[in-house]
Formats: sequence, structure tokens, C-alpha cells
Amino acid sequence: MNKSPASAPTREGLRGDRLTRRTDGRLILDGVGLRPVPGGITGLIGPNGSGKTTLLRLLSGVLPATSGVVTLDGEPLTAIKRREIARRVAVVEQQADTQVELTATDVVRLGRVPHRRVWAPPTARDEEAVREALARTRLSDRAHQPWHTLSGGERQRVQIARALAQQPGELLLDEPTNHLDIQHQLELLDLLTGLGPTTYIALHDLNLAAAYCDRVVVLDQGRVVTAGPPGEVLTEQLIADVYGVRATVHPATAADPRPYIRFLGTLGATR
Ligand SMILES: Nc1ncnc2c1ncn2[C@@H]1O[C@H](COP(=O)(O)OP(=O)(O)OP(=O)(O)O)[C@@H](O)[C@H]1O
Repeated sequence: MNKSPASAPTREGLRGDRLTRRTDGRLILDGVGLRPVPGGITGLIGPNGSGKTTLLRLLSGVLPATSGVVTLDGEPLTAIKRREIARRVAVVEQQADTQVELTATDVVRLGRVPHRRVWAPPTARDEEAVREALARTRLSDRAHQPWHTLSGGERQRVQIARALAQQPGELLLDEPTNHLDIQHQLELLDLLTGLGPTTYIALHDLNLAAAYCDRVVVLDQGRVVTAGPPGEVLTEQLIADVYGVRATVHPATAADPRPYIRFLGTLGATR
């Protein structure tokens, strides 16, 4: 059968062009451009207040850009229905909380809501997606525990399970390793690797970014300073310029393609 390339679906994922966000007269994001790594992980890194969370909110459509455009598979986000975005884009925020009495499973089930008709009960497929997400985040034995009794790290993993149950094409995570011990940090990032969705992840830990991201975008004061593979971007000079910190970077090798950063101290007044 003759299948013309024009009929092939566009899978560009979430993309940002010249994104600017102004709040109360302050420029928080200034002309940010962002292109995804399809099926891969893009790390958003940068000092506190550099604009990572704001950028993720623009990408999820929660906040409007003051100027510039976010597109999902080539279509402006503003032209796509909220419910459709909810089906395709999953978000794990920094401090997700829930006020009502829910179990871990109830929270994960929320990930299926955009896939269901209003008021329709969960289908067998919904329940399977929930079970699988709990298993992948190693939470099966916490399934019936009330949310408010879970530890900080367990709550974080429940939020990630909710996002996985959503079976999204795009995944946005805001510092998801914050509450996790080292084992669960590594497990989470291993899980995200090769998961399927095109992922943007805000991360503070530069070594985790170096180890797990296909590409990193460095933000400083609302602007993109540089972007590219971690081995090219995370240099001693960049860390000095952006973070004001002295570091040695052990470069990537053929045997280990991940650069390793050792922090030596702040540059302080000598910067
Ligand atoms: N609603 C708002 N009103 C005023 N300023 C805001 C608002 N939201 C964010 N900002 C400011 O915008 C800047 C960027 O904030 P943002 O949370 O995006 O940074 P971040 O890189 O995620 O920071 P962190 O690493 O500390 O989480 C900060 O200086 C913040 O104070």
C-alpha cells in the first residue's frame, strides 16, 4: 500500500519556542526555546529560581506564556482541549498533596480519569494500568495504605505511579528525586530510562543529570545558557559561571559515557 509521508502522524512531543513569562512585571522566563528528545530524557538544570518549575508549568499548559508558543506534536497547546492534554501529558509536581482521605491506589487511579467517560466506573484495563504502575514503582504492598500515613518518599513514588498509570506520551517531572533515598533515586531514574514517554525532568543533582539525561538544558535567570549532551555541557567553566562553584569534571569515557562531577567549594567573592 502506498503510504505517503504526509499521512504519517507527527510525534514532535512538547516543544517550546521563544517562551517568555512575566509575572508582576518581573521577567521569569526570557525567550526560552526547547525541543524534546523523542522517547528520551531532557534534564532542566539551573540554580534556585532560574525558572525550571515555571518552564514545566508552561509546557503542561497550567500557566500561559506571556509570549512564545508551546506545541504538542506541532499543534499549539492553547488549541488543544484540556482533557486531551491531560490524556497525553502527565505531570509530577514538586509538592503534590491531597487533602481528602485516599489510599495509594485511589491516588494512582486518578491517573486514569482523563481516559474515562465522565462518571464511568474504572474498566479492567484501567485497573490493570493502576496495578502495573504500583508494581513498577514498588508500591504494591502499600496499595491500600492511606495517603496521609505514607512517608515523603512513598508519596513521591505514588505520584509517579499516578503519572505512569496515565500512560502518557509526554512526562514532566519537577525534582522527583527530592524526597527519595539514594536507592529509590536510582530506581526512579532507571525506571524513567527507556520508559517510553518523552520526558522533561527538573533536577538539582548534576551527577544524576549527567548519568540519566540524554540532553540537558541549563537555565540561569530565566534564560537558556546552553543545551546539549551532559558530557559536552557540564564543564568546570559552566559550573563556575552558573553556580559559582569550583568543581572538577571527570570526563565521559568510552567505557563510561557519564561525566562525573566533584564539587570543591564555592567561588564566593572571587567569582
Ligand atoms: N507567581 C509568582 N509571582 C512572583 N514571582 C514568581 C512567581 N512564580 C515564580 N516566581 C519567581 O520566578 C523565579 C523562577 O521560579 P521557579 O520556581 O520557576 O524557579 P526554579 O528554577 O524552579 O527554582 P527552584 O530550583 O528553587 O525550585 C523565582 O525567582 C520565583 O520567585
